[in-house]
Amino acid sequence: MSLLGVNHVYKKYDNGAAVLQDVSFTIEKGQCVGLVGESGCGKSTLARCLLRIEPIDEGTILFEGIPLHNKNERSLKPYRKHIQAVLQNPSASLNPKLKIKDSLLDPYLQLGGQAAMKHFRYTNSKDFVAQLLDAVELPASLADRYPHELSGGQKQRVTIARAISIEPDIIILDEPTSSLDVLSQAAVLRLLDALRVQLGTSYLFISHDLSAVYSMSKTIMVMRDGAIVDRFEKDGLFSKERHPYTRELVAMFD
Ligand SMILES: Nc1ncnc2c1ncn2[C@@H]1O[C@H](COP(=O)(O)OP(=O)(O)OP(=O)(O)O)[C@@H](O)[C@H]1O
Repeated sequence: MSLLGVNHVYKKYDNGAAVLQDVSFTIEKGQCVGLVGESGCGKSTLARCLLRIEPIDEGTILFEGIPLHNKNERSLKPYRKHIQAVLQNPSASLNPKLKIKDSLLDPYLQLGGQAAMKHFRYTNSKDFVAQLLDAVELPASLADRYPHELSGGQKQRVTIARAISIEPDIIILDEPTSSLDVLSQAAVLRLLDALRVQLGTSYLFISHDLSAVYSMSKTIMVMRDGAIVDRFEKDGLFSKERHPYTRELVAMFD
C-alpha cells in the first residue's frame, strides 16, 4: 500500500475556475516525487489540499489507505504528525516573535511531547534543539536568536528542522528554495536529499524549476492547467515519448 494515494482529485475556488483536474498519483516510503509546472498551474493549490488547508471537491486523499479528505479538524489531528510542509517563504513560516528554539520546539510540544522518535531523542529541550540544528548543519548558538537575525538560507534550514522534528512520513516541499540565492539553493537541496536518505522521509517536491525537480526526484510529474499531463522516471526526461509540454520545459532547461 502506498504511503500517500491521491485519486481523481478536483478542486475549484469560489470564483468558479477549475484549478485541479483529475489529479492522481502515489508516493511510496522514502521516495521523492517531483511536481513541475509553470506559475499558476495549480501546484500550491495541490499542496494546500494535501495539507488540508483547502478542501477538495471530488476524489480521495489516502494516507496508508486511510481517507484524510473527509476528516474533520479533530479527527485529522493524529495525522498532522505524518505530513509536514516546508513552503516557499521561510520568513512567513516562522513566528517573528519566537526565538528559533521556541519555533523548533513548537511541533513537538503541540503533539503533547508524545511523538515517537527514531532518530532524534528528547531528553531536554536544549539538547533536542541542538540535535535539530545540527541535523540541518546550523550552529547551536542560533537557538537564542529571532528569525530576523538569520539569513534567508538559515531561516529555511530552521523551517526544515521544524518539519523533520517530529519525524513525519511525508514532507510537502512547495518551492522550498525559490526565495534563496543560487548557492543557498544548491546547499538546501543537498541537505534535503541527505535528510531523505538518513530519515527515510518521503517528499513531494514542488517547483517551477525543472532542474531542481530533476536533481531531487526519482519520479517526475508535469502539471499544466491543473492536470498532470506527463509522468515518468527521471531517466526518461529526454525521451522522445515525452508530452510536448514537457519537451518545451526541457528546451528551456538546456
Ligand atoms: N484562494 C484562491 N482563490 C481563488 N483563486 C485562487 C486562490 N489561490 C489560487 N488561486 C488561483 O488558482 C490558480 C492556481 O494557483 P496556484 O497558486 O495553485 O498555482 P501555482 O502553480 O502554485 O503558482 P505559483 O508557482 O505562481 O505559486 C491560479 O489561477 C490562481 O489565481
